Amino acid sequence: MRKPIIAGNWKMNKTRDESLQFIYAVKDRVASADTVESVICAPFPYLRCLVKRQGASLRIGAQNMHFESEGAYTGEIAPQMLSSIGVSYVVLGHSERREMFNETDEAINKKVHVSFSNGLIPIICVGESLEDREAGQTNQIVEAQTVKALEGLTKEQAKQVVIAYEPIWAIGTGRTATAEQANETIGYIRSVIERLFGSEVSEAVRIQYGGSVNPNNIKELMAQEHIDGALVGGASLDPQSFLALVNYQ
Ligand SMILES: O=C[C@H](O)COP(=O)(O)O
Repeated sequence: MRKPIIAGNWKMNKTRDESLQFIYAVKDRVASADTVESVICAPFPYLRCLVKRQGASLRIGAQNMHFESEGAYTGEIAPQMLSSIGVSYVVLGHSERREMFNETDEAINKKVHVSFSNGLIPIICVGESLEDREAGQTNQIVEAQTVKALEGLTKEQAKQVVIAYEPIWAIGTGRTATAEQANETIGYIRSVIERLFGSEVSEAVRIQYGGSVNPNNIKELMAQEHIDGALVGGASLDPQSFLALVNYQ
């Protein structure tokens, strides 16, 4: 039985005061960590103050990092900087980073490896564009992204990875993939992982859906066989909405 993981991705939103108001509003009201993992992926400047106030059942994630441990990379954040302040998760390969910051599959794979050497759990995003979907290329795109992201991992590492299937056309558009569409593609990603690492890993790995998830559609999505959680942008910004998502059961 895979434990659901619901993660909010704040993207480039909120002031420090707003992030503190949020954490005080939710930290003691999120679902028990025994039943659901609740995660907030916040902008870098707020990570430490959120970790200090995360409480028993909430965990904090970053939205990106560099793959090198240190060096002359002006403006970048190293993996051990995140682990040294108590961050638990890191979102890697979000489509916004792939599109706007030229993030490649190779760089994402390096980041996945250094996540593990630094005690961070990667949330790896994959997903197709509308053009890809209309051309019938969805499976090929998510397969190529998944294969490259997981290249070189041990079975033990692969089991711990979280994958977020986010069709680009459903992000921030209000146009959610239907629960069946999401389940079908996530089932396909699981079959790719089975081919790569065997059924013990594919049955253990958690795969989220992301793209216009909100308190009204979370239940239907989570009822699908292969959907183990959600990566939520817009609807994770409001404390009440985030609480409704993590307490969907
Ligand atoms: O990382 C989250 C996704 O990009 C989904 O964003 P959204 O929930 O605002 O559509």
